[in-house]
Amino acid sequence: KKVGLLGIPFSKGQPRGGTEQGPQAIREAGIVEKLEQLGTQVCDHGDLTFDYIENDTPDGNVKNPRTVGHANKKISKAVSDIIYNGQLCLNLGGDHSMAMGTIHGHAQVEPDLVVVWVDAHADINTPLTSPSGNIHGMPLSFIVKELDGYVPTVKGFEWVKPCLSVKDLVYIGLRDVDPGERWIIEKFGIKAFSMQEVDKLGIREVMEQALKAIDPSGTRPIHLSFDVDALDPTITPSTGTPVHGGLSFREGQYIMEELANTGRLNCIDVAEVNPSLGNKEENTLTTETTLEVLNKCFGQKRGGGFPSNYVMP
Ligand SMILES: N/C(=N\O)NCCC[NH3+]
Ligand SMILES: [Mn+2]
Ligand SMILES: [Mn+2]
Repeated sequence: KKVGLLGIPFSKGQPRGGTEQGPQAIREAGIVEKLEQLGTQVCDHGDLTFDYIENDTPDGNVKNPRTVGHANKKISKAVSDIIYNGQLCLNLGGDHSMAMGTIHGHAQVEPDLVVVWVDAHADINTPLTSPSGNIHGMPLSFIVKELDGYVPTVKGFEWVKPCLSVKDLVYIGLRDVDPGERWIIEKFGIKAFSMQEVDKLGIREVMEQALKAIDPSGTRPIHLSFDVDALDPTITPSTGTPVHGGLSFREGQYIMEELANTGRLNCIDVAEVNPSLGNKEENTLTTETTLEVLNKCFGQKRGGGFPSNYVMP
């Protein structure tokens, strides 16, 4: 399958500038060359451009509502077009508010999709439970059908159609969950493998149970939303909300290898890379780790491999 690469240089879902430089940092780390080396054809759709709405005052406590709402409407359309054209959509962010648009867009073409959310955070606060009002901590609450009655209308989000059921969502890597989010996870029985479960069960068992929980038939399209802060901050330091005790480099690679093995990965978000945080060395470490984990989604094997036309000398 061809990969459709989409840059989403966006940062208004959170207060720290810099995630708008994420796409460029991941490109400069060689994502296109790496994918082509793996025999994957890449169609680079370039970076989206966003309008910054004038005096975008908060709606309730929700910050930059119109700017984030408009951006995600544009993201949704762009992702729909890429998926519609049969490409595997690889979205380079940008803060995690982008996932409202990427999942919404993917679901317009593949309504039967399931979501694997790899993150230290649940990102399912509603505008009323969010302690910060930063939309990158709320994207899922706007698109989950069962939360429709808990999410007030927010300026700029009138276009959003809830398109995901709680039973089609699974979390891996949680370790910083707000009270409102925990209430939602328990009330709706959302499958969640926090770092406690990762330690208790081991990543192999977590992946087996996670995929079985959301897609027992093994037939549904998968949307991976990967927040790089799911990984331990010692290996991805340049990110806005680092939390100690994250996934190891090996666990991160294993998650992607298992998702690749399904053959049903249709859309991938890479969120919260912030090159403006940390020094040059930390920047390089963050993007190189991200690439090494990500390339396992596209068939890179830790056991090695050779091109189909390889001739033994
Ligand atoms: N990285 C973040 N989400 O994944 N930050 C916001 C979440 C705070 N509850
Ligand atoms: Mn996130
Ligand atoms: Mn996070």
